[in-house]
Amino acid sequence: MKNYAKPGEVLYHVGLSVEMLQGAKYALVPGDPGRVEGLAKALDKKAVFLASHREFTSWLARVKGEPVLVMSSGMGGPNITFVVEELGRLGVTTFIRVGTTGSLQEEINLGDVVICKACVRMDGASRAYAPIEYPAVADLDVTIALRDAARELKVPFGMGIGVTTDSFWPGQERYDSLNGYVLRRLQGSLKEWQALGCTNFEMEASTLLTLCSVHGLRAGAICGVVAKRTDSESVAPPGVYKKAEQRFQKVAKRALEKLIAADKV
Ligand SMILES: O=P(O)(O)O[C@H]1O[C@H](CO)[C@@H](O)[C@H]1O
Ligand SMILES: O=c1cc[nH]c(=O)[nH]1
Repeated sequence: MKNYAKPGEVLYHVGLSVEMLQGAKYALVPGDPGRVEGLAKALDKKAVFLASHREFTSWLARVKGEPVLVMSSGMGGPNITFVVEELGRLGVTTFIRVGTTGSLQEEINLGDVVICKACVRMDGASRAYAPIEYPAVADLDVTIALRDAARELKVPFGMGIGVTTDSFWPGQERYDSLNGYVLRRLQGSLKEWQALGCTNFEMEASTLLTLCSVHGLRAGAICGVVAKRTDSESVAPPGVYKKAEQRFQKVAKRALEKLIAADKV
């Protein structure tokens, strides 16, 4: 028996109630609160602001008449556990992470998007929910909807196994940190993930995918490439993000339309 929120109950961290969600079962979850409004309005010009608590900024949009919540997760695994726990209690059943990422393979370029069909669990938060042997795997229907949307829209995309880390610097083998040091056990890790065919580094997807599987919810992830790790450690200038953002916004919207249409059958 799931611990759903009671009528009128405003959940402590996200500051939302069942009534405010108007029955929304789908949520788009970017990391950055500053990206929520633009994403919501790209789905629906009439999207409305709902709440802003801590790192969780929420807007409600409509896609094909269906309410869709757009809410930021903040950065990192611990933050996104609040999203799944509290939105799950409010009745959300499908989560799509939309964010930024660093690509690991030569053929995935700046401004492209990457769809994660699974992730390596280098995060810590998901270990509170499932042993490390348990896979962080995306929902098949959500992933196929994202892939088909990218194909239809002719958006260049990579698809594969992402690597989710708790640290942007040593966890992703970056040396441009405060002390420039990467622990010995992480030195060479970038090359190893590349050799294993992994597609990208980011910081929330494995936690989202693991928790959603554990709770019987659906999840997927699509990210725009803002760093190309075969070339450089650096994050590209803002123009690259803008291109990637336009792409992941339209792919996410088309994927939602597909899921909503399929769920109505
Ligand atoms: O753009 P967002 O969604 O925040 O995602 C990525 O960007 C942040 C690091 O710059 C991390 O949260 C990482 O996962
Ligand atoms: O390289 C990158 C770029 C964005 N987000 C990450 O976590 N890593």
